[in-house]
Amino acid sequence: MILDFGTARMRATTVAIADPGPLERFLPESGPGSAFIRRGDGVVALGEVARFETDRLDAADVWWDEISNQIDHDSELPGEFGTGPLALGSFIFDPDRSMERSVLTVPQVIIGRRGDLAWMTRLGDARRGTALPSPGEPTRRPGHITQMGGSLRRGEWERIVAEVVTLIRSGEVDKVVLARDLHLKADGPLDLRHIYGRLLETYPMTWAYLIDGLVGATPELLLRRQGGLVTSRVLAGTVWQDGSGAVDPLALAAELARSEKDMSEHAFAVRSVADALAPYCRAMNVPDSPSVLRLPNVMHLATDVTGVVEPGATSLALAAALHPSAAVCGTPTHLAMDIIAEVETIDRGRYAGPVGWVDMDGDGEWAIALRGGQVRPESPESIQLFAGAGIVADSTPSVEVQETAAKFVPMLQALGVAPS
Ligand SMILES: C=C(O[C@@H]1C=C(C(=O)O)C=C[C@H]1O)C(=O)O
Repeated sequence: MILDFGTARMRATTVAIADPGPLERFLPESGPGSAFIRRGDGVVALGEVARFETDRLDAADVWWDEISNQIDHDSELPGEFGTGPLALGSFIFDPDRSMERSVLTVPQVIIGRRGDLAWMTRLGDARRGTALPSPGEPTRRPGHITQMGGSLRRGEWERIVAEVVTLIRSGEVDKVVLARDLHLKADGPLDLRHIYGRLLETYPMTWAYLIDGLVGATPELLLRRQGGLVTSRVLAGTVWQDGSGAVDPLALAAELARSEKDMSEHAFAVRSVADALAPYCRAMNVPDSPSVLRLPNVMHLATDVTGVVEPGATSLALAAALHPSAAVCGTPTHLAMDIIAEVETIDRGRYAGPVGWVDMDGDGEWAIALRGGQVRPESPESIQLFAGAGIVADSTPSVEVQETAAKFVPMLQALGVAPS
């Protein structure tokens, strides 16, 4: 479905503003509001002037190109990365099999910050002037929350992991990322702004996203296109503290860097990103060995792949080329996707799909929607959390369950629930 402006052109105005304070405080309790923030920088988006419901990133790219050509933009900050009219989106992991829908929305008001620069963009209705919108109502912490368990019991999920390990050992496939879910129910509607605020506090180094009921804090950047440069932060290979927190973090990082299993899992992910980006890049830098990214709940092997991108490839086109990477799907891609659809038994919806924004120049940031959960309008008191782990030949099912448990921690903490 396309809702557009018809034949009328749309006006947009961008003004520099004084420090607006924490961006998330502008999120309304009800009505359209989305956010994409890291270390206090990013955007919060209010209202909606257009929405495109497609599951295809390449169709979204064409639609945004048409829509952005209908916008006359007056800006005090021309050429500044991320300023001006944007489309914010969140895309389905596997559009061929999901019952859920992707979303791409053009907000009416955007408040943004990058370093010392802060701005507001307003679309349409120039009479509203340059006054900032009022902050949203105070957030509500959830009342009592009941953990309803996952769609599969842990033992059942372990059996699926074991089956996939057998397939991998037989040489049919190299790597498959398997996910499981957890359902939680509060005694009243959840205030996603509260969950979002907690994630921003505890996981400032991640990209925290909130869009159409999907909320989370992901450490993985599918890509940033800024001017002629593209960067992708590839993560794969994970260690975590056991409950006691007794292991020295440096020893844990060293264990990860020495682990052949994690290194091979990581190599598949880096290769898939480098191969997908290569046709769009004039020059690329793919580091030979990963670094270790430390988060409060887990550590990952991380590689930042960078490239000089050919003109014309927008951030949405690049996201279309990169998704699904081996970090969230597997290798070879199509085979891994089929195996996931066959054995996983949950609908991932927008979990593990691209989430982010694109501007009128095609620049943008698209993260991978991990470490998050989905609230649906028909049951605003329920949330479904997702977490996955890369399975390779020497994976151990019980250890993969622990890895997914460690990945649920940020959302459980944000909900005020003790991890089980
Ligand atoms: C699939 C997830 O994470 C991905 C899988 C990882 C792994 O298997 O080591 C690490 C980071 C992510 O690329 C998730 O968080 O749900």
